[in-house]
Amino acid sequence: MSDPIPAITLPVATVPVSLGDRSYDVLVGAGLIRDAGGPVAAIAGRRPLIILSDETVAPLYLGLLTRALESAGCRMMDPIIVPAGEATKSFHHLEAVMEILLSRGIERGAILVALGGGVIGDLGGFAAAIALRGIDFIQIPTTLLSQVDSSVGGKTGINSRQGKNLIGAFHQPRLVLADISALDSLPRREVLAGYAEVVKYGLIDRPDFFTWLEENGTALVAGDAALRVAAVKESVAAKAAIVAQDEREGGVRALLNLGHTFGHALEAEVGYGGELLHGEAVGVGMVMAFDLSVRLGLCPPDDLARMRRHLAAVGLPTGVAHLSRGRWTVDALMAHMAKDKKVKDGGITFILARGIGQAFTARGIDAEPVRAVVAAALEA
Ligand SMILES: NC(=O)c1ccc[n+]([C@@H]2O[C@H](COP(=O)([O-])OP(=O)(O)OC[C@H]3O[C@@H](n4cnc5c(N)ncnc54)[C@H](O)[C@@H]3O)[C@@H](O)[C@H]2O)c1
Ligand SMILES: O=C(O)C(=O)C[C@@H](O)[C@H](O)[C@H](O)COP(=O)(O)O
Ligand SMILES: [Zn+2]
Repeated sequence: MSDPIPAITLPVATVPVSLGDRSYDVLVGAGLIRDAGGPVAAIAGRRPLIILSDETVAPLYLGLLTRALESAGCRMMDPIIVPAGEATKSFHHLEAVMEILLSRGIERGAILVALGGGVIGDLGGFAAAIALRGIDFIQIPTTLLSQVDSSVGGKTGINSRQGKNLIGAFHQPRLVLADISALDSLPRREVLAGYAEVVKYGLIDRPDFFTWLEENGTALVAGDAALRVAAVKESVAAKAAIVAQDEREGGVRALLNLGHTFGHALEAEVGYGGELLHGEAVGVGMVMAFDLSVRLGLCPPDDLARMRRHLAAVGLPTGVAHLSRGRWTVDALMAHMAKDKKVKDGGITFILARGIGQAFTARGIDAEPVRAVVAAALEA
């Protein structure tokens, strides 16, 4: 079978994540899985590598990556392959991965290589965080979402019946290789879901980037490689700048949760079976956060209209009426939001906006406008 990596030549960008002795580089470019040997071997040397991947990604890229690493002299253990999809971020699959790692007698020098989307990065990163109380891991993200967001910053974890990502650890990777060539095999719906997290950076604090996305988003989603490199690079730089200030979300990092207080509640309500992808939920959640900001008199209605227009223009949902079909209640979604990790002294923390590129954190918001926003999203 021929390799699915086309021969495009684009410069590789390096974005540093500056965290003292936990600093690492994110390399962004085309063909980085094929060329992974050098950068991975520079970290691993002769330490054993175990690739974790899923049943969709492994047939596409596991052979290519394994050959690249073996050619560079890396010591490869047998890979671990788990089912694809959000439901794999569970205790059940974490246990399975841990038992395989331990049954193989791994030592603390072993390095886990997460090859896949955010599910594999979050699950693999968490397994690495707790195996023998912590082994190194490397992220090789293969979805747009994981390249622009989940592979960077060290949030790892699994879901609980009580909600998204409620069990986890901060554990930074040693290296991230974002190969935009891998996005060529990604279904359009998954590209769009990742694009929502790209838009997030513009909405948080990069208004010029948002304007750039308005001009280039459609071509980027359609597959333009140079635009994808530019957007991944800018997104990673935006995230790295925030994470470097606040690794463990004591303050400014909460801005990266724009759209997530609402979005995670929607995901928990619909379940983790793929009806609503994380990025789709975040897109709807960002509309809800801007809607709330407008209702509170904090944000010009034109900015809400503009961001909603852009999400819709690329093809993202901006409400959940098509999923809810009258089944979901405002009370149920409010109950999910009450379990958000940003709850403090029983009060929900919201990420609101004074406009595009002007997000901020707010507490003590009355329930009534929040309920009105949720009710509106269930009808939109
Ligand atoms: N840790 C963080 O900071 C962070 C940030 C954002 C999101 N997340 C988490 O990330 C998860 C979502 O990640 P995701 O959107 O990457 O989902 P995912 O990992 O489920 O990948 C989406 C689908 O695409 C398939 N796939 C992956 N790469 C492919 C490729 N190159 N070609 C074809 N198919 C491919 C996967 O098998 C899967 O079916 C959520 O659990 C979310 O909570 C974490
Ligand atoms: O890195 C962060 O910080 C983020 O909030 C990025 C989010 O896109 C991501 O979905 C994250 O997993 C959400 O974090 P959580 O703490 O709300 O689970
Ligand atoms: Zn997210």
